[in-house]
Amino acid sequence: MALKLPALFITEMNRLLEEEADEFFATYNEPKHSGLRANGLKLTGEALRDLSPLVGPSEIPWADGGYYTSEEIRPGKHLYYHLGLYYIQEPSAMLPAELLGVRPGDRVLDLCAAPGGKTTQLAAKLQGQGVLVTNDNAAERTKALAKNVELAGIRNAVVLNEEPGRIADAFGAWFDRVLVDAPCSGEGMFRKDEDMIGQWERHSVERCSRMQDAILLDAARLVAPGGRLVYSTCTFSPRENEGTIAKFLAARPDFFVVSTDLPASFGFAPGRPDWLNDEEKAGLDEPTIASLAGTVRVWPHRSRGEGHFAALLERRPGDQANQACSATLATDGASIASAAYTAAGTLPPSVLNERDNGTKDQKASNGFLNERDNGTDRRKRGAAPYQAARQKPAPNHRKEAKHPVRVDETEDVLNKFEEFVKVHLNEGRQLPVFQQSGRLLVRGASIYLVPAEVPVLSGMNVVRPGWLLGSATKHRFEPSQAWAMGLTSRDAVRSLRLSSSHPDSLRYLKGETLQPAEADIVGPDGITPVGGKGWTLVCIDGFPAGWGRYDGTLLKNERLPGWRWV
Ligand SMILES: C[S@@+](CC[C@H](N)C(=O)[O-])C[C@H]1O[C@@H](n2cnc3c(N)ncnc32)[C@H](O)[C@@H]1O
Repeated sequence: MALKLPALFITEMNRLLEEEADEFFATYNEPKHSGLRANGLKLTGEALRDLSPLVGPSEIPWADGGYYTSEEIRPGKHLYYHLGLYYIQEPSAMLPAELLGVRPGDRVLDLCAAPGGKTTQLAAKLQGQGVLVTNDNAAERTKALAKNVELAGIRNAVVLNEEPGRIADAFGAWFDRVLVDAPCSGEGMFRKDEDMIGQWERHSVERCSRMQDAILLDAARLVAPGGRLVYSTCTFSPRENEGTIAKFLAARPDFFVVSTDLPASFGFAPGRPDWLNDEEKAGLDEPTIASLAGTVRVWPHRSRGEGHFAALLERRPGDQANQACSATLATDGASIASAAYTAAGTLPPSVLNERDNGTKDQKASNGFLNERDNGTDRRKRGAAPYQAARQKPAPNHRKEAKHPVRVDETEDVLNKFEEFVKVHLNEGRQLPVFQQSGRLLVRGASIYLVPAEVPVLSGMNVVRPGWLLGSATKHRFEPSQAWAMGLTSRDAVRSLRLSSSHPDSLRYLKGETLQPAEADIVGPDGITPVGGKGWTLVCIDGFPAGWGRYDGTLLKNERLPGWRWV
C-alpha cells in the first residue's frame, strides 16, 4: 500500500467490510479520480467539451456537466478556469448537490460551504432565479467562498460567515432546500489529499460526530415544511454517517429519509442500518432504522469516485414545530434587526411571510418591518425598484453609528452608479435584471444587488449581501470584477472581443495593458465595431473576463491584482 494509513482506520475498515476489505484497500494503489464540472450559468457540459481539450470523453453519470479529467492536464492553469467556465471538483463530491433537487426559484442554503464547490453547482441549478444563501463559519475560508461565487458569475447569492444557530434564529424555516456538507474526519479523501491522514489522527471521529449533530439540528430549523435537506460527508465512519442521521431522526421525527433510488450503473451502495450501535438506534422504530438503507455510500472500489456518504431528508409538510421557530425569529429579530446597512430595499422581505407564521404583533416588533413599509411607500410613489436604496436609513442602525454613511453619500453612490449604467451598459438588458431579481443596497461606497426576498440581514456577519456591482470613488463609479463575471457580452455598450488563442487574452488575464485593434472594440451584438472611449467589457471567446478602460488606443487593465493570473 503506497499510503501509510492509520492503523486504527485499517482495523475498523477490515471489521466493517469483511471480505470486501481487500478490494477496498487495493484502491489505495490506484490513482485517485479527478473531475471538473461545467458552470451551467455560463455554458453546458457539451459546449465546454466542444471548446476545450481539458474535458475528457468520459461523463460523470450522476452530475450534470461533470466530466472525468486527469490531474496532468492541470485544469486550474487554463484560461477557461479564469473565465469561470468550470469548477474543479472530485466526482463523488458532485453527488450531494444533485440529490438536493434544486429548482429555479427555490430558496437554497448551503450551510457549510467553503470553498464553494457545491455552492457553484447549486447556483447553476437555480439559473439565477430564487436565492442562494451560502455560509461557512470559518472566516478565512469565506474569502475563497466569495471569490468562487464571483468567479462563477453567480448573481443571486448572499455569503455569510455565521454559526448555523444564528442563521436559524434569523431566518427560521425559510428554505426549500438546505445542504449540510458537514465537517468530517475525511476518511474518503485519504487518496486525494494525504494531509487528511494526519488530520484524522488529530480530529477524532467522535469529535466530528458531535459537531455534525449540532449543525444538523440547527439546519433542521431552517427547512420549510415539505422542504428537503441533504447531509453529506466524505468519510466512511458509520458514526458520522448513518449514526448521525439516526440520532437526528430520533430528535426530529418530522423528518424522514427519502430513498435515493439511483441507477445501479453508478455503483453506489446503500447506507448500512446494520452498522448502527444501540445508542444510535435508541428511540427509533424498525421502519425508521430500515429507512437508512435509502442513504447512499460511495465506495472507491465500487464507483469511479472517492469515498462519500449522502442522505436525502424531507421535512413533513404542515407540521407545527415551525411556529416555534418563527416566534424565536420575531423576538430575536428585534435585536438582530438593529440594521447593519445604510439602506434597505423595496421588495417586501418575506422572512415574515406566511411560511413563518409570524403574527402581526411579532412583525411590528421586528426591525425587518421598516424595510417592507418603506418599500410599500415607494411602490405607491411608483419609484422603480432599482432606485430602492434611496431612502433614509432607519434610525436604529447599530453598525451605522460606527461607520456613518450619510444619506447624501448614499445618493452620490447611486448617482454615479446610475450614470455608469446609462453610459456603459445596455440598459434594456440590465434594468430588467435589477427590477426583477433584487434590490439595490449601498454599503459604504459599494453597491450590491441583493436577491429579491432576502431580508435585511442585520447584525449578521455578512461577507457579501448580494452581487457586488462596484464602488464609487470621488470622481466616478468603478464596476467590480464580480459584476463583469455575471454579465454577458451583450450587456455592455462596448466590449473587446478576443479569442482565447490570441496572445492578448493571456496578457489581459495577467493584468497587462493592451493595444487592441479598433475593429475588435464591438457593440452589444459582439460583431459591429463601436469605437469611442470608456469602460469596456473584455470578453474571451464570448465570455466576460473583466473590465478595461479604452482611450481610443490603449486599453487600461482594470482587473484587480487579486484576480490576476500569476
Ligand atoms: C467538507 S467542507 C465543505 C466543502 C464545501 N461544501 C465544498 O463543496 O466546497 C466543510 C466545511 O464546514 C465548515 N464548518 C465547520 N464547522 C461548521 C459550522 N459549525 N458551521 C458552518 N460551517 C462549518 C468548515 O469550515 C468547512 O469549510
